[in-house]
Amino acid sequence: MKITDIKLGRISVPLKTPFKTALRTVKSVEDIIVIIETDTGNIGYGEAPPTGVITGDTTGGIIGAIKDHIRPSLIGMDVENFEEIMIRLHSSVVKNTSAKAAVDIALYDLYGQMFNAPVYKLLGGYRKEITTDITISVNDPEEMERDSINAIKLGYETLKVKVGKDSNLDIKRLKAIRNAVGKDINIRIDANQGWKPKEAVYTLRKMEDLGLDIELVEQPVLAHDIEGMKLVTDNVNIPVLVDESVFSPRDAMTILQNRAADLINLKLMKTGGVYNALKIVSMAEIYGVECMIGCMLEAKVSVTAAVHLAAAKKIITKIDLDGPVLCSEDPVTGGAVFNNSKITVNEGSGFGIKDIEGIKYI
Ligand SMILES: C[C@H](N)C(=O)N[C@@H](CCC(=O)O)C(=O)O
Ligand SMILES: [Mg+2]
Repeated sequence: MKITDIKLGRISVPLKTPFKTALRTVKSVEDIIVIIETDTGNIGYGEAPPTGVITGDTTGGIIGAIKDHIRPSLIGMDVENFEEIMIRLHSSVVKNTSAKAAVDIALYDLYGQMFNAPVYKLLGGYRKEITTDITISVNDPEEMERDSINAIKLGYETLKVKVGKDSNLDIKRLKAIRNAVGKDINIRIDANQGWKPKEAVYTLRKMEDLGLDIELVEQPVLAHDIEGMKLVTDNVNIPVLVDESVFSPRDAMTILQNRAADLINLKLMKTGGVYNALKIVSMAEIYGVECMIGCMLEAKVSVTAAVHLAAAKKIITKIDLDGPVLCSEDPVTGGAVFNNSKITVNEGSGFGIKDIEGIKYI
């Protein structure tokens, strides 16, 4: 199965409501689609979002990295030579993890097709169904309370509440939400780097004292502040999960060796795809550190790849793959099946993606 071409396109999907975090506000998913063609007629699909504030990757950057660096080094290669393809992909350009992820996903799609098997089975096949949380955007407490109640009405049992814009107001936000949803709903919070280390310790201890029952806190401090992350981890009882601090397997090793966090959030757009995410999974298994699998604002192609990884691996115990359900429409035929919080893998070969509507080819 030889790679004959790598084509690029764009999709635009409006969100149901604006997505707001301490880092940004977004109204639509604006992603790059990768289509890898082969001499057997098999097609592999990939996707990447330009999440500049987190990955540094912009639309132009993703297109340039693939067109000028990745594409020329992969054309003509045989998908059977998978390890060599992955080495070339990751050495063709440094950083640019979203561009690499989009191509890696399309290659794993082809890899599964080559064995006529769904990717999750090739990676471990631990389960077929997973349950995602849903994001509650950071707004005033009343609006977040309403959004939380609406999410519960749809059957979500875990809320991922965005905080990090004002720690005193964050405490009010969480009080309002816990009061409204009762004690049986699982609440995790994500500060998206918004707090200073001591502010994080103060705020989280206050939440503990108030009995707000927070499952975990995600990325309380700046991405590069590993010492600050460790200070928080060592001084609060709420488990700390790193997100923006871990892109590469090397980043994960630093966190694990320093015990700077309790949990790791894997995202294909940070690792550069499934190949490197698997390395972090193995490290986490060795250290006995559970992982979350997350996504950026992504549609169903790339999130389906994350679903397969989560379905394959037992150490991935927390799921934040709500990108497709935040979208007002689904342009993708095939792939994982999203029924609000319940996500099921499609048993088709590869990632089971059949078609993507509305691609504007570049
Ligand atoms: C969409 C997901 N629930 C999420 O919150 N992902 C990111 C932010 C993604 C973005 O800004 O596109 C996270 O910080 O966990
Ligand atoms: Mg996060």
